[in-house]
Amino acid sequence: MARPSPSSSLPLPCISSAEFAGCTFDYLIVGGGTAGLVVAARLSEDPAITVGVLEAGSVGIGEPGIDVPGLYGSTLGSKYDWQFATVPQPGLAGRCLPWPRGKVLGGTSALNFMTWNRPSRQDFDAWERLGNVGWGWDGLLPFYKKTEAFHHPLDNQSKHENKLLYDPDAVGTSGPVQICYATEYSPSHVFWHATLSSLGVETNEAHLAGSNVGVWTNLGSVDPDSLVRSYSTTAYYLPNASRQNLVVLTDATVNEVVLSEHEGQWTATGVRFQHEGQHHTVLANREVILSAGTVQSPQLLELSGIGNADVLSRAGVPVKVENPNVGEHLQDHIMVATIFEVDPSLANPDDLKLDKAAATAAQELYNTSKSGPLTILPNSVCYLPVSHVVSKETHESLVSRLAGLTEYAGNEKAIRNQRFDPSAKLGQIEYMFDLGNWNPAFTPDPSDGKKYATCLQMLQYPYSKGSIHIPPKGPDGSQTRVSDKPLIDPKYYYGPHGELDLDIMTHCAFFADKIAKTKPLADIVRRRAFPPEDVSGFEDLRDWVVNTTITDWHPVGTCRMGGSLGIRAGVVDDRLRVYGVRGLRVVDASIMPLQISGHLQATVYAIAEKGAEMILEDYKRDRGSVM
Ligand SMILES: Cc1cc2nc3c(=O)[nH]c(=O)nc-3n(C[C@H](O)[C@H](O)[C@H](O)COP(=O)(O)OP(=O)(O)OC[C@H]3O[C@@H](n4cnc5c(N)ncnc54)[C@H](O)[C@@H]3O)c2cc1C
Repeated sequence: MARPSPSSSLPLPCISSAEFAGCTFDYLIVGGGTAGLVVAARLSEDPAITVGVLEAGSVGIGEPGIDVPGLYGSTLGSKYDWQFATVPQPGLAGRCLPWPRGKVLGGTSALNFMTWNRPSRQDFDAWERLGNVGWGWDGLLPFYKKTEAFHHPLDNQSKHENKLLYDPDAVGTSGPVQICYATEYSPSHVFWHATLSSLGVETNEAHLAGSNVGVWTNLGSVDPDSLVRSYSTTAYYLPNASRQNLVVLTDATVNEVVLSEHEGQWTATGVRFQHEGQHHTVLANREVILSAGTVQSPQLLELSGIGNADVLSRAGVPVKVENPNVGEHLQDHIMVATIFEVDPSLANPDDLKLDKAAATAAQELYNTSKSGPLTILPNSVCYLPVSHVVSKETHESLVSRLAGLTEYAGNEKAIRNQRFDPSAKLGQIEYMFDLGNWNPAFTPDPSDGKKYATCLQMLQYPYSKGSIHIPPKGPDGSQTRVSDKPLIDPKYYYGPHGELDLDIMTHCAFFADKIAKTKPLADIVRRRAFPPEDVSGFEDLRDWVVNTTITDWHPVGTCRMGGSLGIRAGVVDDRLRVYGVRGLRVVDASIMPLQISGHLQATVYAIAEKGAEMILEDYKRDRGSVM
């Protein structure tokens, strides 16, 4: 494939959309996000393989809101965010939640909060028990290691004070994503381990090695030398941007996958896309790979005629491959943020939002010495079984309600029940503590001099499941298009499964209070500010949880692997091939069959590394059989 030479000033090659469409690639990747750029980089390691990537967003290289760790969150709602929202959620008193997703080269890895962690062994062994061969912990561990370059902390004093502990055998040291312990910590972190220890929670010295249960200090996807975010663009794309066989086109939105039919068999042969108002079709010799994420991979399948026949016919899309699982099985992490008033003398990240001079000084410090508040991420974490957090009677009553839920198919019910067994020792709930107010529903008076801290609480294995589907066609009768935002309905706290989630979250909120009121953390906490102290009974707290729960931005499952039930339970097989279509895979967060306990990005990178390896295995096998 002849390719125009890269421009000297831009990290992306100057290729026009017409030139891109004029190429026939071996592999076409839709979405240059977290997973998409991993697959692109790995496939193009072989110079004989040509790879094209279409990304709807622009390039954000050098953007401070992306690069500077302490500015996490500042790009939400910006041009780098798709700015999705859920449909009204009856379980949340009718509220619609904002659902940010990265619309930029690097996708959501450019927007996320850089937390880098892994779930427990049992989470992946559950995927394998569902019949997804090779997706157990032992199958994924090599890919976690392959993706990361872990940097050992050098400062012995910080290692000791901040408990920078890890199992050296569990981490990767030569992968593309740079991960490290922070050099500076929030003033509250020094109290974290001792406080949890007072509550009977042990420090987990090997939290990346197969169990995340316990208290530990978190890592970040940050380059320790430059102290800038390490994400899929800088880790996987930029080092390989000069490859002649890898072409990325940004600001290019894919409308649908082109499918052709021969004797009843559908094959993906390319995609239709738009760029600067021009419409094009580009062909793929071997495969189209959807890496558009949990919201948009199912959207593109549906727009291409793969999905639930009722959804497609309401949207005016002709049905090609019927599969009612497309867009279903949506599982998200939800979170509540309890706010405490704290000692105002402590350096607080809210200072940078309220005080322009403080923000300028912090920026100056970061620019000149890569130090100060803009290097700090929230790193005080703890994962616990619900049995550690609630009374024995409450636990028993939750377990008996769980036993009454019948919706799950195959092994899924047994797996979900076992997660609640105290002997399973799983991180069903995550707590995170940091200074600053994280609750969008809490709006204190900025002039009263009071300062706040947040105890976040995140449900790791939600029982409720929702869906993401394309909307029906418009009033003018025209077919639904890619620009029509998908209907995101996570069904938070809805129905018997959702109500169980709500009660778990409410019971667990009492423990957030306990954490903040236990010494030594209690020494910096003055009172609970939100919910106010007089919200003390279960029913009142439950109402507060309904009215303040937000997403933790971790949706999965909408193109999940079907395991031993195949198309009856999922969208892709365990080699990530879309059921019923040749030459089409999905590689991103949407393929996870069951939600995991942990933040998602490290796992998405590992999935993409594993997906790329499988694609290359198939490529080599086919070439071998031809030769
Ligand atoms: C605010 C926020 C904070 C988070 N914080 C953390 C954290 O601290 N730690 C952690 O582990 N995880 C975190 N996550 C989650 C994690 O970042 C995501 O789960 C992960 O990045 C998803 O990767 P993906 O490859 O599935 O999708 P994405 O990275 O979103 O990639 C999808 C790509 O496809 C592109 N695309 C979509 N549709 C089209 C189309 N039609 N045509 C062309 N391109 C298209 C998108 O623009 C995007 O670039 C956070 C998420 C959010 C939103």
